[in-house]
Amino acid sequence: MALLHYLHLIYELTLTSTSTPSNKLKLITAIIALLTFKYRSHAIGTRRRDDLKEPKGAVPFLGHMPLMASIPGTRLHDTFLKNYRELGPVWSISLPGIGRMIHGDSPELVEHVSKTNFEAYEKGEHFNEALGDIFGKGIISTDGEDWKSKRKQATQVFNIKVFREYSSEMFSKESQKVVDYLDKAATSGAVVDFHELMHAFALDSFGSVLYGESFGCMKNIGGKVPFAEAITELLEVASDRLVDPLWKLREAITTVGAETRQNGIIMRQHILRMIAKHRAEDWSDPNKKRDLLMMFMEATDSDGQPCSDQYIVDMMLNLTVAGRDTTAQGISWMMYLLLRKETDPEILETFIREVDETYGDNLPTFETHKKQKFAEAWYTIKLIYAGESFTWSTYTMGRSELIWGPTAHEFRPSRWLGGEKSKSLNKSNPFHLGPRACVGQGFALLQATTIMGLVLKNFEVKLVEPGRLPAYGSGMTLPMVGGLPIRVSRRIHRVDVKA
Ligand code: HEM
Repeated sequence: MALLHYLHLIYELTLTSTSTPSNKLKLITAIIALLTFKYRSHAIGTRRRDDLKEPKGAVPFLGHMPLMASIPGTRLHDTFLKNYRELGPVWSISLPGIGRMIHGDSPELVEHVSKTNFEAYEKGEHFNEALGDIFGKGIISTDGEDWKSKRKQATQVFNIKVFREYSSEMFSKESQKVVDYLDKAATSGAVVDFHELMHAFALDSFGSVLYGESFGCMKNIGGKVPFAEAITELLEVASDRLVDPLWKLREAITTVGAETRQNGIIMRQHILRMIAKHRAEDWSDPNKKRDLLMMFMEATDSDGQPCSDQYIVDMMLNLTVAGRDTTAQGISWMMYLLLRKETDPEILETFIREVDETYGDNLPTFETHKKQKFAEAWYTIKLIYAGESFTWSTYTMGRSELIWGPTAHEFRPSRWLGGEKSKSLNKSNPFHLGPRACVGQGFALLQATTIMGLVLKNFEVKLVEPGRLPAYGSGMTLPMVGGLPIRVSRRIHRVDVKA
C-alpha cells in the first residue's frame, strides 16, 4: 500500500505541466532516497520488524531474496537449522511479493498456531492462489467453511472400518511384490535403490487403495509412468511457486505453464476414467470391497447431495499428490536411519522382534499393524501482522538440543512411545498437529509398518554405502539425492512370500 501511495505521488507531481524537468528529477530522486531509506533492510512491501532477529544478508528493497536464491535446495534445511542455532527459535526473513516469513521453531509456538489459536492462522491467499489451479478446490488449498466440510468428509472416509481393512489388505498385497522383487535381488546379489523402489511401491499401492487398480510401476522400476511423472512435476511446480513471487510471469514465458496444465489434465483424466469404470461396475453386493474413490462416490456433500465428479476429482487428486512422495520418502529415510552405523543395533533388533511376534507366520493385517507400536514410533519420528506468515521446520526441531537435550542427534524411536508420545507431539511432528494435521497419517503409518515389517521380516538389509548420509533434494517433501542403494539377503525365518 505504501508503495502504491508513493507511486501515485510521483505520478501526480511529475506529470503536472507546471513542474520543470529539473524539479521532476529532484522529486524522483527524493522519493527514491526515501524509499531506499524506508526499505534499507527489508523487502519492499513488508513491515520492518526490529523485534525479530534476522539472518545477515538482507539488501534494500529485495530483503532476503538474494540470500535465499543463493542457497541450493540441498542446503536449505541445514541453513534453517544454522539460523535456529545462531538466532534462536524465532527469526524471520522478508521477501518481496511474498511478505515476511516468521520461523518459530518452538513447541509452544507450534502448538499455539496449530491448535490453540488455529482459527487465526489460515493457509492464506498467497498459498491458495499459488496452488489453486494445481489442487483445484481440494482440501489442501482451501480455508474456512469449505475446508472444514472437506476435512470432515475425508476424516470420516479414512476412518471407515471396511476401508481400513481393505487398505491393509492392499498394502499387504503390494508389499508382497516388493518382497518378490527383493527375493530376486537376494539371489542375484544385485544392488537395489530402495528409494526408487519405494516410489514405485507407493504409487502402486496408492493405485490399488485409492482407485482399485495398481499403476504397474513395480513391473517396470525406473520406467516412466505418465501419472507418476505428472505428480512429480506438479509437486515441483507447487514448491517453486511458494517461494517465487514472479511465478506467473516465469510460467508464462517458459514452457512450465503449459506443462503444468498438461500434467493437471493427465491426472484429472485418469481419475475421471476411474470414476466411469466404477460406475459401470455392479455395486449391488454389499460385501463388495470399496476403494477410496468408491467411498467418495458413495459419500454426500455438506448439503446431503451426491458429490459432483469435479468435487471427487479434486478430492482424489489432493489425496494422491499429498500421499505419494511423502510416504515413499518417509519409508526410505526410515530405512536409512535404522541401518546407518551410528544407530544403536538394538533398535533394528527390537523392530524385527516386534514384527516376528506380531506376524508369526502370517501376513500383516490391520490388527497386526495396530500392535506394531515400536515401528509406528520409529516412523513418527507472537504476533503476526497481515501480509506476514508463520512457519516452522520439523527438520530443525527434530535436531534441536534445546528441545531434546544433548542427545538430540541420536535416533531414538522410544521418544514417541507410550506416555512420551503425547508429550512429543508438538516437539517435532512430521504430520503436524491440530485440526489441519495430516489427514492421511493413519494411512501412511499403516502402509509404512506393512512394507517395512514384511521387508525386514524376510531380509537382512545392508546399506551399500553405510558411511554416506544421503543428501536431500529441494521441494515440498524430502527426496534423497542419489537414492538409497541397499543389498539384501534372505533371513532364515521368513514368511513364505507365495503363501
Ligand atoms: C509420511 C507420510 C506423510 C507425511 C510426513 C505427511 C505430512 C503432512 C503434513 C505435515 C501436513 C500438514 C501440512 C500443513 O500444515 O500445511 C499434511 C497434510 C495433509 N496430508 Fe499428509 N503426510 C503424509 C502422508 C499422507 C497421505 C498418505 C495422505 C493421503 C492419502 C495425506 C494427505 C494429506 C492431506 C489431504 C493433507 C491436507 C490436510 C488439510 O489441509 O486439512 N498425507 N501431511
